[in-house]
Amino acid sequence: MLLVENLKVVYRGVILALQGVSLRVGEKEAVALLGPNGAGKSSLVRAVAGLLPKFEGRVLDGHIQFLDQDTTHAPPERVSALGLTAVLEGRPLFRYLTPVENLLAAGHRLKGRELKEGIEEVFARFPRLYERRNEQAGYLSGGEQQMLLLGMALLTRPRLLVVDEPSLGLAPKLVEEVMRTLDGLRREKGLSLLLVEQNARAALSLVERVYVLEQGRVVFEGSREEAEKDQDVMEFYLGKEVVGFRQAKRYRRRKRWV
Ligand SMILES: Nc1ncnc2c1ncn2[C@@H]1O[C@H](COP(=O)(O)OP(=O)(O)OP(=O)(O)O)[C@@H](O)[C@H]1O
Repeated sequence: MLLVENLKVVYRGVILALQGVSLRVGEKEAVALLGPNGAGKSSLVRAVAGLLPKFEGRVLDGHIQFLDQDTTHAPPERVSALGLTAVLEGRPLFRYLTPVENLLAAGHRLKGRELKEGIEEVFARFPRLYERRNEQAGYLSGGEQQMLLLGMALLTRPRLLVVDEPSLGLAPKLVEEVMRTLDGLRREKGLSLLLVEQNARAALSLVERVYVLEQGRVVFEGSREEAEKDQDVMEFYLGKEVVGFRQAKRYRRRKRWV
């Protein structure tokens, strides 16, 4: 469904954020992209969603294919019309508008009746949003804003949902709720999911395959089970073993992933 090959991304012509990344997401598959701050996760999201130019970035080399179409340099409207919806990091919604208005904006491609039913479905799925439907979205809690963003994404009728760090800044209980919601959505709707996360534990609870990105390169690729068995992934991303900072730095120097 989504195929990324040897992707190189550069910002302002000089900052190389991705240095030859390849990954794929299959039909109805859920895949996690993990990695620390600055690894290039958001750059990959922007690239597949056609949003790099908005961040002064561009694809320097490599290919992106979505549903057998070359979308390497496609504008966001075309990618979105094909069925790839990205929920960006930082909860980008219209803060001064209400949830209803945000949903109306997100569903602008739907016809009257379809839009009405779509919004009703979102409210049925997220009753808390319905209760707060006429308040300013900026005043919703982080978890409610995340639910609103997922509701907005649903109204674009996606086939692949790319979600960038939905757990960021949320309390553990809410993280669990967001992950459960994502899992439910993708199963019910038969969606594919690319879940970008720093919170590896949360992400691993709902995916079949895992990529780990570090400094713009894929340093691990495998099934969830393989990720759980991999000592490096477990230590650095799941914190299974308590590794002190000094120890971790020494270990990092010793062990360099390609
Ligand atoms: N708009 C931009 N202009 C210049 N450099 C950028 C821009 N966006 C990202 N970068 C740089 O590209 C590299 C990768 O950043 P990116 O945001 O993709 O990483 P990330 O893994 O998503 O990190 P985080 O988890 O902190 O969001 C970093 O060195 C970052 O400073």
